[in-house]
Amino acid sequence: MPMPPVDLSGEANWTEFDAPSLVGASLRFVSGEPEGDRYRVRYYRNADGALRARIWFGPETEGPPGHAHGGSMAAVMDEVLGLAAWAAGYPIVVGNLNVDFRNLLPLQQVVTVESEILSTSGRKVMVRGRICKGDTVYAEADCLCITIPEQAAAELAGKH
Ligand SMILES: CCCCC/C=C\C/C=C\C/C=C\C/C=C\CCCC(=O)SCCNC(=O)CCNC(=O)[C@H](O)C(C)(C)COP(=O)(O)OP(=O)(O)OC[C@H]1O[C@@H](n2cnc3c(N)ncnc32)[C@H](O)[C@@H]1OP(=O)(O)O
Repeated sequence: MPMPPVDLSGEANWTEFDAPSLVGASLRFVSGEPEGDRYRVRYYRNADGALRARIWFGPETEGPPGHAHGGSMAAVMDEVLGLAAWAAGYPIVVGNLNVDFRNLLPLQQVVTVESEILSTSGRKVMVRGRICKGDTVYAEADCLCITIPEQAAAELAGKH
């Protein structure tokens, strides 16, 4: 039996962000089952245009009993921070992802992923993010994204 619906609504000044229209429908590992028992995700931009996500970690993301697997948090960081770079106009893949796990994340609650573009230099785009709820930070990450040629990005996207 699937879990009941969860409230993924954003804050008042956020606008919903349509990830598939930007990057295609390939992001199924994290975003592919909006009514499933793994993750449920909704993307937004905040008032400054930065990417935000509301994410529910379902029972299938379990690692330590009752809590999210570290890899499930890393997968979320990979997708959201990579997508944050795309949303800021950079066609990238993730070259390096460094995650600090700060607190055990209880399953079946909605948390927020915040992101910001820290810097760009040549092909490198540095993105930082955190998974949090209220004052509690569950994980923080630094993500080095590397731009790829527009042509390569278009070809990859065309394969989906
Ligand atoms: C999910 C599919 C993604 C495909 C994207 C393509 C387009 C399709 C359309 C939509 C995309 C969809 C969604 C986007 C949103 C999120 C998706 C999640 C993100 C991912 O999940 S994506 C999968 C995981 N990702 C990989 O599977 C990458 C495999 N890998 C490579 O494809 C190469 O490895 C690459 C391209 C990274 C670099 O290769 P390269 O030959 O082009 O460039 P090079 O090595 O010369 O590096 C240039 C400068 O970056 C520095 N540099 C590079 N890597 C570094 C590292 N790790 N640490 C420190 N510095 C590094 C160098 O030191 C040099 O720096 P400097 O210029 O200063 O010397």
